[in-house]
Amino acid sequence: MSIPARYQHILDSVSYAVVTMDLNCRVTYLNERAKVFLKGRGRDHYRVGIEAEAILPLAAPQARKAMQTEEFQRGDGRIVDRGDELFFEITPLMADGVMAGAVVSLQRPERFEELATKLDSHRRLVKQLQTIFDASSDGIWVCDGDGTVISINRASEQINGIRAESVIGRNVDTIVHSGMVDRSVTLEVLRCKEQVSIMQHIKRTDKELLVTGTPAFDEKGAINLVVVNERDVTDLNRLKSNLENMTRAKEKAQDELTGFMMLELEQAGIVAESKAMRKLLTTAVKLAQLDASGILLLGESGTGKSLAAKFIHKNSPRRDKPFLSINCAALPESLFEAELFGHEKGAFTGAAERGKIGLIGLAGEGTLFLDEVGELPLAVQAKLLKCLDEKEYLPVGGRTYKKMQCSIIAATNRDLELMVQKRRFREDLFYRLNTFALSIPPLRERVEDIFELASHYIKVYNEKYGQSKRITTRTLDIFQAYAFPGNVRELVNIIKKGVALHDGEVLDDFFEDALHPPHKVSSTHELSLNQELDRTERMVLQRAMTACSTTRQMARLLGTSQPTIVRKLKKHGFSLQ
Ligand SMILES: Nc1ncnc2c1ncn2[C@@H]1O[C@H](COP(=O)(O)OP(=O)(O)OP(=O)(O)O)[C@@H](O)[C@H]1O
Repeated sequence: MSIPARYQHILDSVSYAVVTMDLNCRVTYLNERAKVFLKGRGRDHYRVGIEAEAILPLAAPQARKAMQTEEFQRGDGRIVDRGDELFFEITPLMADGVMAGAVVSLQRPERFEELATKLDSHRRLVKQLQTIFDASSDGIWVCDGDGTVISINRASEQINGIRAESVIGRNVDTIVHSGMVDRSVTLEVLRCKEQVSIMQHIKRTDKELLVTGTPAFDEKGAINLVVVNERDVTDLNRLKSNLENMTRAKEKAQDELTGFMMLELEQAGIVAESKAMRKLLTTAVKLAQLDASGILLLGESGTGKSLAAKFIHKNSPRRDKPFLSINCAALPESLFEAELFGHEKGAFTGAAERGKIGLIGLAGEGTLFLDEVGELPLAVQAKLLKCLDEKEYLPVGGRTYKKMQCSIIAATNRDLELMVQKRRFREDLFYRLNTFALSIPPLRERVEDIFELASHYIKVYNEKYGQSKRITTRTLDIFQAYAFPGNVRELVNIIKKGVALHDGEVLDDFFEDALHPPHKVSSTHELSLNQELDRTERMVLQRAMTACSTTRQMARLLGTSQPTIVRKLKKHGFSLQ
């Protein structure tokens, strides 16, 4: 059987060598590639009509045998084998449904290997992609550019509670209409031609999904794929709401804690309405419960440092032990050491016969509050530091060291850091005392506290003096406008005076006069400079007396010495109660 010439050029163009034979195994055709192959292998005696075995010693006998089989005669058979250098494939040659011979196609093994390798890596890639597709814990849908589902992965089957077969080949539009999902991100992506994310509720599984659809475009810019990623956020939402519940529970606990603390504060007679004070006292309680050492209370005179120190002691594990307080500004330098550390009998002239236990010893396992610690003499600072470091001290004139067991809380209204810079306070002691600094704001910066303190102390002094005095909002306005240089102490003292001395039941006028004294200057009777100075001095002293209870406090408030204050009070005939 010959091959029509019009097909020969096709067969000559293929990369395979093709040799055909008739039923007697005689060569009927060789394409150009076959001739090149045979020539290259020294078999250039090829020609149509010769025995196929002469040029194809391995393939031809197999073809001869194969043509005897029923399979080949039906046109179904196929033999693939390998010669020395070539792979060959034998298939039946059919003409009008009848076997007319066989076709042997030959190929170099490298070419097969090349194809096989390509096929292999292609298979591996497909397998990898399939594994990734199925292993993803997110659901994945792939749709074509018309919205027809091409595939969905296992996670998506589970999340949606469906079988892949029920959706593959269907359009998402019909899936939405069937009620399987409430909306489709694919339709949105096809409409907007960009990535879209939506929240989806799956009725069947009662799941909340965060669904993102991403379009893929062909070279012409048309969408040819939509890849949809479904993330199950049901658990995430549950976690979120658990977290919110926990936060709410924590806030409630915090409120209860604050409530508990408010009770503590009430019992300690402490008013703390402002956020700043509540925060400060919460920290104070924490430090107290930890029995922390190195608490330094900072704040202007009269802000409540001593009160805070007592509060810390009362909340510490030392609450049942003594709380002792020493005002470092009140003691002469010569007596300070003995007062603090105690002395042995006859340690110095004037020392008690039997000796004396110092405050550190008296405080035992309790708390010693060093008020006005900035006034501590430098010599005593060195000894106190040693005592704090080594937890033992030597009483004045003593030979044996004693154990220090008490905790120290210090307070000051001075700028200790500045004092350190000016070498008036030891740097090492400053750091020793200042591990936890608690700064109490001045009263003028906490208006809420002013109102609360005012009503608290009016109640206290009404009870104490058997009165029923009261104030109106006018007083609150007066208080709010006033700077309270003496802080809470000034407020307490003025209320005490008002309740005790004012005649009327309403105290507004009293406070107005006390805090805004009239500045009357008679025009007919001009005052001399000295008279005017005296008048102002009296006014300043009166106001300081309201704020302070000792001449030392007044001296500090007015920035002068205590003897000057004593002299001036005497000059004006004033006395501090
Ligand atoms: N938050 C408060 N609640 C109730 N009373 C307070 C409060 N703060 C201070 N006080 C009262 O104000 C007065 C002065 O307080 P405290 O002696 O503690 O101040 P301080 O800062 O230690 O003063 P100083 O620096 O002059 O020693 C006291 O009578 C105290 O009870």
